[in-house]
Amino acid sequence: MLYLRLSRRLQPRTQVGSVPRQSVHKLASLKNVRMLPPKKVQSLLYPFSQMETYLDRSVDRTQFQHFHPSVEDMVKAETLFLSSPSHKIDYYISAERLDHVPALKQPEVCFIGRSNVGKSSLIKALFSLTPEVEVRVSKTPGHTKKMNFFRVGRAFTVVDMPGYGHRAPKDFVDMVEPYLYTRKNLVRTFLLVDGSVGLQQDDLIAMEMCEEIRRPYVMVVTKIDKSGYGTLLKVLLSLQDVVRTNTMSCFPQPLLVSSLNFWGIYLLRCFIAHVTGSISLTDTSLS
Ligand SMILES: Nc1nc2c(ncn2[C@@H]2O[C@H](COP(=O)(O)OP(=O)(O)OP(=O)(O)O)[C@@H](O)[C@H]2O)c(=O)[nH]1
Ligand SMILES: [Mg+2]
Repeated sequence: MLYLRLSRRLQPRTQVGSVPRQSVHKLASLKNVRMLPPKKVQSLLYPFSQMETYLDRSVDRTQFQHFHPSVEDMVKAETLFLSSPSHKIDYYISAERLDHVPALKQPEVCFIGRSNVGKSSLIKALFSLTPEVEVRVSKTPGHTKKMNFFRVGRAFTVVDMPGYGHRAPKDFVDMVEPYLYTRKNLVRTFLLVDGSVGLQQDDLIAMEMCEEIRRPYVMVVTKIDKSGYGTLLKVLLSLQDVVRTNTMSCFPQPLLVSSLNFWGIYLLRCFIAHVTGSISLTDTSLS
């Protein structure tokens, strides 16, 4: 039983994080984050660290920390998400079919997940240093209806996908599956799961599909600001179990994020910069 692995010290109602809304934009940049008290910096940069103390000693922490870059590496990665005349970040194209999208040389990463899980919001948070890049989010599930491509200079491309499940566009299967199977420059798929509800049947089907495709993918737990530590740890541990027992192509460490208050955004930027070969990490043992 998963509960048994949680420490008695766990306070189920403790919120993972609350940052006043008006100060959120300031958190887009590590420059401002580094001014905050060290404990806060630690949890913004490495969200798992704040939950670690609530885990029973018997739980192996290393599986949650495979990718644990230095702050300097995160600073390096951040510069890629800043638009400049020589490194332009912009919306490129929307497409309903893969054959409508030009082949691109630069590596690509894409974001998939159930409708409303927070795909577009996460991309918006990643690009928050370049607010002129418009990424549309909505409370209504099924909002993103096409594959939306964003170019990050000549470094890489980010693709926001329509969601599956409730109110998903009818042709999700015709649109997204062929992309995942055949897109040559796709280096990583990020499969998002809502941290406040955990893995759903549709997510398990999506994981099965990713396994069948046999391309590397990474689980991302979204909206971690919405639940207490108890719910979140339960979600995280059961996700870990599925990843460990049922997957071959999935990265063993789920990444935790909140697009609302920026938890984990810097780590994800660094992960993307790393997997697209856009930066070299100082610690090369990280993979
Ligand atoms: N509390 C909280 N809400 C979030 C977060 N991320 C997204 N949301 C909210 O979730 C809703 C859906 O967000 P979207 O980013 O549009 O979701 P999506 O996965 O792109 O949805 P589709 O395009 O319909 O597939 C919006 O109301 C967002 O404000 C988060 O980190 N925390
Ligand atoms: Mg969307």
